[in-house]
Amino acid sequence: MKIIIASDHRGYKAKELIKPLLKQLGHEYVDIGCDKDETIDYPDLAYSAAVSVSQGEADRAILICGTGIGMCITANKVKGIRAALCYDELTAKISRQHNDANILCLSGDLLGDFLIQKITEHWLESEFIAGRHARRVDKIKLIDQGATPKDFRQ
Ligand SMILES: O=C(CO)[C@H](O)[C@H](O)[C@H](O)COP(=O)(O)O
Repeated sequence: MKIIIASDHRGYKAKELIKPLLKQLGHEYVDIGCDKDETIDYPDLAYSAAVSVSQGEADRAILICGTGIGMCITANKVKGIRAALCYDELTAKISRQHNDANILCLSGDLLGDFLIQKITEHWLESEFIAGRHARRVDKIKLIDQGATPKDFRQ
C-alpha cells in the first residue's frame, strides 16, 4: 500500500520509528513531515494527509501527535475519512475489522516504542470484515453525502 506518514513535533520520534517498519512490511510511504527540530501545528499535516487519502492519492495514512487526538479530530473533518485513535493492538485491529479505518492516529507522548510498532503492524495487517459492519460504515458514508438523522433510524 501507499501510506502517508506525518507527525507534529511531539510525534516526530514515533514517525521515525514507524518508517522502517512500513518498509519491512512491504509498504511504500510518503513522509510529509514534520522534520527534526521543527515545531508544527497538527492540523496543517492532518488536513493535507486526509485530503490525499480522500482523493485516492494514497491508500492510507498514519498521523502522530502528542496524544493523537488533534490529528484524529482534524482528519475526520474530511469526507471519506475514517480516522481511528488507537492505543493498543485490539483497538488497532477492531478499527480495521469493524470500522474500515483508513487513517491511524497515534500518541507519541503516551505510548512506548514496542506498543507503537505493534499497533501499526496490527492496523496494517487487519482487514475489514464487512457483514453487519458494512451497513454501519455505509451509514457513515451517507453522512459524507449529506444525509440527515432522519435518513437513518425511524
Ligand atoms: O494534538 C494534540 C493534542 O490533541 C497534541 O498533543 C499536540 O501534539 C499538542 O497539543 C502540542 O502541544 P505543544 O505544547 O505545543 O507541544
